[in-house]
Amino acid sequence: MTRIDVQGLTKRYGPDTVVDDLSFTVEPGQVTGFLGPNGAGKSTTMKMIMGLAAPTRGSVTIGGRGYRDLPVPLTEVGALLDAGAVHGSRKAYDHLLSLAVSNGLSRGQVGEVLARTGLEGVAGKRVGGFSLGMRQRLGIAATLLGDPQVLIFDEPVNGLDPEGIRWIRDFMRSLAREGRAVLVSSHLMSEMAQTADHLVVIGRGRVIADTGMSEFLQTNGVSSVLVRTLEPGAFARRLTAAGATVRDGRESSLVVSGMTSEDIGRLAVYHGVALSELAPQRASLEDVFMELTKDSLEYEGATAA
Ligand SMILES: Nc1ncnc2c1ncn2[C@@H]1O[C@H](COP(=O)(O)OP(=O)(O)OP(=O)(O)O)[C@@H](O)[C@H]1O
Repeated sequence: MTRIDVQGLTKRYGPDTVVDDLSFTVEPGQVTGFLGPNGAGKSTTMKMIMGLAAPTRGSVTIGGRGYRDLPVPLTEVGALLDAGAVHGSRKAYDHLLSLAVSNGLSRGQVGEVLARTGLEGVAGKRVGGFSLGMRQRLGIAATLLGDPQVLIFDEPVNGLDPEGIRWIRDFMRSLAREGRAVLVSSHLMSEMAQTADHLVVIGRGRVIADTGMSEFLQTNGVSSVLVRTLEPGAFARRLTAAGATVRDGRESSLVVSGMTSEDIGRLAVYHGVALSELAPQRASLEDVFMELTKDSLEYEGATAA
């Protein structure tokens, strides 16, 4: 089982510290979402994992070794950092074949990855005529040529239509189910919520959160419960007495926090109060993400201004 281990990773460009003492691991058998606003340092981190940028300090290992020490890197780690980086005049099959040959991999792998990414029918077509979604599939096919245990994708769904997004999401999940370690970056929380098992959130090059996805949703997702009853005043007093915080919602509903919907339901039964509505209110994930990263966004805004 191969994992990525990032330890105290730091990258400076001149006076700017773009990645700042970053430590996290990417475990096998799951999709790790790497989330942060634009400019947070995601791409720079991924480049350092792939040996394309040198850390100022700290280290990255893949299965215990640095990228440059891997004997045949493509068989250990596949990365899609920029799907546009293919000659438009090349045919899909030829592009993959040249990658396979130059890395000492078998030709048979080309057919296999074309089939796996649903590109068999266009293998003989020039990449220049490919849609963005097909280019992404081709980029993913290339990452799989060496059948690596570790996969890295930088913003793979950017610009794709809903069908393309869904395909990529399902594909990432199937790679993780096979026991591979999958690291995928995004600046969209909603996207990660449907794809990732684990979440590493960064802002201004630093880790803001490093947590299981379900844990993250539990802590940050549900902020209150909407309750509707014919006796709001009386039930509000019961709720307050039981330790909840209650405020008036729209159309004489109650907005309750500090108590789960199950406990509110039980309290209503205990006191014989009829409820016509009992609905957990999920703060939008995008709101949670904005809240988490607002310091780095303010910084970004100030820079842009
Ligand atoms: N080669 C470089 N020289 C100088 N600054 C750089 C270089 N590469 C990146 N940066 C700066 O580092 C910061 C982080 O960039 P990076 O691309 O890693 O962020 P990101 O989180 O991937 O964001 P995005 O999604 O916008 O690409 C940005 O402010 C960027 O301008």
